[in-house]
Formats: sequence, structure tokens, C-alpha cells
Amino acid sequence: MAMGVGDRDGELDVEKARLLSLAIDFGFDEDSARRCLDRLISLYGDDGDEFITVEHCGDDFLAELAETMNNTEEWDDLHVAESEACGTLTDMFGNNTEDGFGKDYPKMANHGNVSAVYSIPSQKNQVILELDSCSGSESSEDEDVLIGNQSKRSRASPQEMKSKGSSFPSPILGRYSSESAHCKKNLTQSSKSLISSKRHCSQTSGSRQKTLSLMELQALDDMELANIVIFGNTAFRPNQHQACKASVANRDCFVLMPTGGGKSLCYQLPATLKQGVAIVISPLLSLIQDQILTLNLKYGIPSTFLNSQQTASQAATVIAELRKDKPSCKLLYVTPERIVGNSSFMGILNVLHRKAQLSGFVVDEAHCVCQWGHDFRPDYRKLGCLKQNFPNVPIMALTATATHPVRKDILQTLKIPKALVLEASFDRPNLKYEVMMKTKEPLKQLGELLKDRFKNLCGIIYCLSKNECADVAKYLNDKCHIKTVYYHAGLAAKQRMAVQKRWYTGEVQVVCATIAFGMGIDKPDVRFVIHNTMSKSIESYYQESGRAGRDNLPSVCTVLYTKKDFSRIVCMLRSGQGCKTESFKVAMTQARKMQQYCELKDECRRQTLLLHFGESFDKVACRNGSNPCDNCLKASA
Ligand SMILES: Nc1ncnc2c1ncn2[C@@H]1O[C@H](COP(=O)(O)OP(=O)(O)OP(=O)(O)O)[C@@H](O)[C@H]1O
Ligand SMILES: [Mg+2]
Repeated sequence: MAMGVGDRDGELDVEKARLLSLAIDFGFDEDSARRCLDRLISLYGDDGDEFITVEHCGDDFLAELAETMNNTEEWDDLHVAESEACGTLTDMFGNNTEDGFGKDYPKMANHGNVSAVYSIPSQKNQVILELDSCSGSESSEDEDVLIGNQSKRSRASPQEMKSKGSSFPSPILGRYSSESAHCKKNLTQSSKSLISSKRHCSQTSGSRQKTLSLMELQALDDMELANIVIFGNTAFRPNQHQACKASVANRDCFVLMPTGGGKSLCYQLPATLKQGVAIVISPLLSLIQDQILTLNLKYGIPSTFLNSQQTASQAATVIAELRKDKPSCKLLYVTPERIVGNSSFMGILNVLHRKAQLSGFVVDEAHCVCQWGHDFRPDYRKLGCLKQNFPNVPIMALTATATHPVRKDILQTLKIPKALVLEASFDRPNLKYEVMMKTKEPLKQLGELLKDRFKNLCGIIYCLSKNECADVAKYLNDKCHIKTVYYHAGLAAKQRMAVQKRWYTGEVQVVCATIAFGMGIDKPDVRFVIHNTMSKSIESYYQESGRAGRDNLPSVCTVLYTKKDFSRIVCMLRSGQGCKTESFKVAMTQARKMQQYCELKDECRRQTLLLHFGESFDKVACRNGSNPCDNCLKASA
């Protein structure tokens, strides 16, 4: 039946009212929304019904509205951080080198003095393995091995372990032999410092300390031993051992673990034990930088990288290393662009494979494969070429953020349908989730929150834009006398490094940052993560808030929320996605879910987060746990 003019007018009014309330609900002001809507309707035709019959006109309207807002906030440009990350790596590894790892590597490795360059090891609590040599004899039969959470001062080499009766594959022994003398010396000194280090440990961490008898030591398999000796961990976390075993058995494997769950170990450890080189595909140079520094400087595992921003001679050095009969590097990090459509690199992989020196592929942050994921990288989509070209080389894919459809897509795209799927719970029981409505004076509210609840504690305050970072930090410093630094990709690389260092060393406890701060951040004792503006998706929120409490001690994740912030997110998404309507719509759907999380009145926030990743979770566990979310706390009051 044809629609009459009156019907159409009525429908248009209803639709206009719906769109206006949508805009208001998303935090836009009513006048701007009304002006924008009238303009759109007149653009679409005399009576405007062409506009309202367009599917998803709500998204189009919001996109248009976002553009008319002339938002002047400076969103962060992660590409800047990326190119500078490469600069840092190049500085460190480029100046030399016969072995492809840079002349500074052995020097820094021996002194363990990395904090001057980058702030990793001195912050790590757990890297140590000490032999209690009170007896004065290094090879004494009844010596125990003490492992625990202490600052890094000495480390036993696998040779030391072997002299105690354990077996260890020769490639490792060979590599560690140069460190042996250094380690032995430290070991004889260790008894003196043992008591003080025990005291230190009990003060700094709630983690267990454990003493292994020789019998226990001998019962360990190579992987368990490497976990202790090389990585300084007391034990495996859930699924790590299985993942390592799958890799050593050349089986494809898909590892799903929460942020900070310890995914890196799942491929770094087997790569160290296996013959040849593991190729690690990672999406960001800054992540690669972090990993390379940690592997070389902290664990002494030779690792290197190839990327498009290296000079020809730097790349040639790495390639020459790979062409050796037995390359000494154990892990080679590349961005996906290096693999996809790069025939010369494929040639190098072929040669490695023929020499039986290609130990496996690792696809880190594997959710980037997925088009509707939050960090889609088109070249990740083409990584199916790995299995096609090297069907017998195992692939390990890892991610912290994957809903069920995303997981399926990852396995399909990488062509590893039969991969062993290792899925740990995404729950982080030590994190308390809460949302607070912003008051009329949100900065004052933030200052009071920090003073009342997080005094002298280390934390991150996430902001949406560069200006917001600087403004919030200024307010906290000037008005609240809380020492605060800020960090975004617009700062020069040197400034960013300096900020990170001040925060890592505890000189400053609070950092206001955009999402540029976080890639590779691995500080164990972050006690709070406050979102001064909500994240753009649940996935991003889970990842950002997940930087709290990596030491498993209680920590708080707070969102300060107001509807108006959602309109800022829409503006950001609009300017970020440009005219790509489809991706804008996907991004909007994700942002709406985040908004729903913020607006939950009674539902358990932990359950909502986990449900988003397809994990069913009984909210009673949150309510009865030691860190219930704000809604569960309210319910049990
Ligand atoms: N078995 C273990 N025992 C103690 N600490 C561990 C263990 N495994 C990993 N860790 C530590 O946990 C921290 C987080 O590890 P890692 O960076 O691998 O996490 P991730 O799962 O890759 O996190 P993200 O999702 O943020 O990338 C690191 O400091 C690492 O040294
Ligand atoms: Mg990781």
C-alpha cells in the first residue's frame, strides 16, 4: 500500500526524534545535532524520507555530526612512535657488527645495566636463580637451588645446572659458555647475599620463594629447567608448558591467554631449545623493540629483526647471519609486510628450511588477522602463505583478545585448522573493575581519587588525546601536587624514553598517557589504571586495563565516565576511519559496547568483559572473590 504524505511526515518526525535522542545519548549537544539533522534531511530530498530509509542512517548521521563538531583535539599518531622505535633499535644494533647483534650487546649483557638504555630488567622482580653455596663447595651434592622473586643479581648458567646432574641441549650450553665464568663467580658470592635477598624478597613481593632439592632438579624436563635457568621463573603459568611442548613437537598451536599472561615465553622458550631460527611476526616495531631488548640483554638469547626502515647494510648484516650454515640467532622478528609478497625474504626462508634451520613461525597478536577485530592489519590476512609454502613448519598463533568468531577466523586464515588450542581463562582475579560517573569538576574528582585511594602508588591514567594528557598532568602537578608525567606519540623519542624511565624507576608514579603508552609496557607493580576517557572498544579496554597488576597483586581498573566523552570517541573514530563507511560502522559498534559496559547499573562488570570474549563466568565468583567489581560489591552490601 502506498504511503500517504501524512504517514511519511509522521514517520519522519518519529525518525528525527529517534536520531536526536541517539545523538544526545552519545553525548552530543542537542542544538548541534538538530542543525546537522536538518541539513542532512534537506540534502537527501525535499521531504527527507530518502535519508531516513537509508539503512543504518544513525551511523551516517553520527559520522556527519562528528565532522561538524570541528573537534580540535589532537589524536595520537602511532606511526610516529613506530618509526622512532625503529631508530632506537637501529642505534643499538646498527653500529657494528660481525655477529649481527651490535657491539653493545655483550657489554650490556654482562653488566646487566640495561636501565640506562631502556627500563626492563632492573624492574623485574623474579629473574634470579641462586645456588645456596653456604657449604663453600659449588658442586656439593646437597646443595639446594633457590628460586624466587628477587632483583637480578646473579644467574646460574645451564652449565652450572648440568654440573649438578641435569641434562641440557648442547646448543644452549655452547651459547652460554662465555657467561659461565661470570656466573660461577656470582654463585660463590651468592651465599653472602642470600639472607639479605630473602629479606628483600619478602618485602617487595607477595610471591612465593621456593627451594629445589637436587632430586627435584633432576626430575625436571628440559623445558622446566630452561624456564628456571634462562627465564628465571619459579614455575610455568597455566598452558605455558603445553604450548612449549607443542612447539618442540612441531605441532601448530593457538594460544589464548589474558594480557600479561605470559604468551612470549610460550614461543621464546622452545625457540631457544630448538635447532635453528624462529620467525616471529609482530605488528608493531615498538613491540619488537621491547622483545629484542629483553631477549638479548636480559636473557642473553641472541635475537634480531628485519624491517623496511633499516638501511640496506643493516639488513644485509642480518641476512648474512641467516645465510650461515648454523645462524646463531634464535629468534628473528619481522613485521607482516616483510613476509607478504616479498619474494627475496621468502627465498631466505626457503634456504633456512632446506638447511633445517627454520624452527617455526610465530604470529604474535594474532587478532590482527581479523578484519572486524580492533587492530586489523591487512598484511596479517595474507599470512596463510606461511602454511602454504612451509606445510611442515609449525605455526604458533597467540593473542589476548579474541572472541569466538575472531578465533575461528584466525585458524582459517593461517590455515591451521588442526592447531592445538590452548585457552586460559581471561579472568584477572586480582583486578577490581569499577566505573565512576564524572562530576561537574572531573579533574578535581580525579585528583581526589588519586589522593584518597592511590597515594604513593604506581599507575597509568589513560587519556584520549595528546592535549588531554598534557592538561591532566598539568592539573595534577600544579593543583594537586601529585608528581605526574605525560606521554604521547607527539613527544620526541628521547623525551618518551625519559618519561618511561622516570616512571619505571619509580621516580614518578603517575603517568598520563594516550594509547601510545602501553605497547610492550611490562611493569609488574602498576596498582591502578584509570581511564580518564573511556576506551574505544572493550578489546582495547581489556588490554589497557590489563597493564595493572601484572605481578598478580590486587589492583584497580577505573573508568571515569560521562556520556559526552562518547561523542569525542565518535569524532576520533570519524577522523581516524575517514570516509571508509564500513570500518566506521564497525568501530561504532565496538564503541557502543564499551559505552554499555560503562553504563551497566547492576550487572557484574567482570562477567560482562569475559562474556565479550565468549567466556561464561559465574558472577558469584566475582562477588565472593577478593576483588569484586563495583556492582557486585554494591549487590553484596
Ligand atoms: N611462568 C612465569 N612465571 C613468572 N613470570 C612470568 C612467567 N611467564 C611470564 N612471566 C612474566 O609475565 C610478564 C608478562 O609476560 P608477557 O609479556 O609474555 O605477557 P603477554 O601474555 O605477552 O602479555 P600481552 O598481552 O600484554 O602481550 C612478563 O614480565 C614475564 O616475564
Ligand atoms: Mg605479548
